[in-house]
Amino acid sequence: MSETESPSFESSSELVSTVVPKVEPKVDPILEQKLDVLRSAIQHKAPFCQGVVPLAEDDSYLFYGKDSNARRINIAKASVEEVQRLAETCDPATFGVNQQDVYDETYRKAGKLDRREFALNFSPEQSGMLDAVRDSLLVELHAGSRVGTEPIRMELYKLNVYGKCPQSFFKAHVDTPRSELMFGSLVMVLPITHEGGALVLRERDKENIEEWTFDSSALLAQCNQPSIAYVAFFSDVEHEVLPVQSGYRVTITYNLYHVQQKSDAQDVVLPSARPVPTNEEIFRSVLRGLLDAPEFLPNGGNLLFCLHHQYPLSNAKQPFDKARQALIDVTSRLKGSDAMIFKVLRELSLDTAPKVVYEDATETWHDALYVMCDHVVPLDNEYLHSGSLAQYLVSTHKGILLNEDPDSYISYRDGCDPPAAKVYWIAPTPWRVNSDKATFIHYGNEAKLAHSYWKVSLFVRIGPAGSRATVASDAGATPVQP
Ligand SMILES: O=C(O)CCC(=O)C(=O)O
Ligand SMILES: [Fe+2]
Repeated sequence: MSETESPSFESSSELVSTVVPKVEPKVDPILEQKLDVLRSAIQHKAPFCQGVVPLAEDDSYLFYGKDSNARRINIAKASVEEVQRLAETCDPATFGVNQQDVYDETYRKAGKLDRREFALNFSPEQSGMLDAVRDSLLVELHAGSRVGTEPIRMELYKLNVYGKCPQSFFKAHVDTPRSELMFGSLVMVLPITHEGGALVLRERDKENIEEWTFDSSALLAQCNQPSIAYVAFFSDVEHEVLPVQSGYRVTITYNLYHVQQKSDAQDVVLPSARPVPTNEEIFRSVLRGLLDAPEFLPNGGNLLFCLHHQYPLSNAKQPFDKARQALIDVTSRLKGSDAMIFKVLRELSLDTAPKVVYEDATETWHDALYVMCDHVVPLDNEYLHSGSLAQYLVSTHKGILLNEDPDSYISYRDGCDPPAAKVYWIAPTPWRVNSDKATFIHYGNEAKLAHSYWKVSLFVRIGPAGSRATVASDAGATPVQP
């Protein structure tokens, strides 16, 4: 999200009394070099897929209307007047900001119909589009065959019309997660002539921005028969619709969900269809090489993999064990390279547990603190009563202080001995951690925030040289305490 707002936050200034000397973590350059090799052995796939599907004559009828007099358009041959009438039937599209649906023409200008107001004959399931999306976004190649992930389902969301007059667009946002199972969005662009209106997807970290473009007007112009252009993407990825320059860009959008199922179908190996490149072999061999080397963490240690994607989790206050289970369940829905890392860690019998890491950068007299929890803690400012976020997480949510000398901070304040762990980060830090400033407020396509995207990490325990395994093979992800 490029224009994320921050909630106001007041630091607890009455506690600023003494400057506590910061203990510089000792950096071992040789170990860092080895960890860099492991870091660069993780390759991320683009977070989207796109394509074009020809439209059969019988599938090309769009019905729409707000009363019993629905209209019918053959979208393969629609006249400008017909599309204009469709545009005029639409309501202005709103979007969500700070938990409210707002209409703001500087942020989003488009028309919309809700799903009870339209129907298209074309079926993404029957055309094979949904399978193609699933294979591209969720299936990882493993030793020449596909490893099937859970099935997915789609839910019809909206029809949108982006026109030239007035010029339509939708600025950078992420799609509001509607449940913990939602992972993506599917946009179908109907075969109606338009220019502009490309969808730009963006991933950013502290230093870099990576960008991809889905240009529906160019894709449709190349087709020699009426077709639907589609794009599907992980909905936590920032995206934006550029202004339409001419014609009408008419879209139908769907939300994509995992289907929860408890069966052995999860790891079924399906016949190879379309190889999806992944660097699983490289990652496995680099990690194995490190584990085999006696000089790598000779006494064992902890790695913390900050995952690349974000995952929707409930904002509701719930008992610890339920919140913990919700986080553990995320490991069966990991996307792309995140799924690959988890799989390899388990194969190598390394005790691996999902965690959420919080950054507390609110103290002006101390560097940012990182606290690791084994469940999501909704940050609703309750923690302000505890003095600081870090203190709240440690004292109320069994948080573990990362890479800090316990003598230097919380114990100094509380006279207690906070649980602490040393970890080696396998990711750029600190942008893939959660903070009170970034987590909740965002521009989404809908206001409801029963769920938010959370940055999840994998805490991995490595045994000493010669006996690296920290869990019996196949025991899977068990919660660990450092
Ligand atoms: O039309 C598109 O390509 C994307 C639309 C979108 O981002 C949304 O409706 O949330
Ligand atoms: Fe969107």
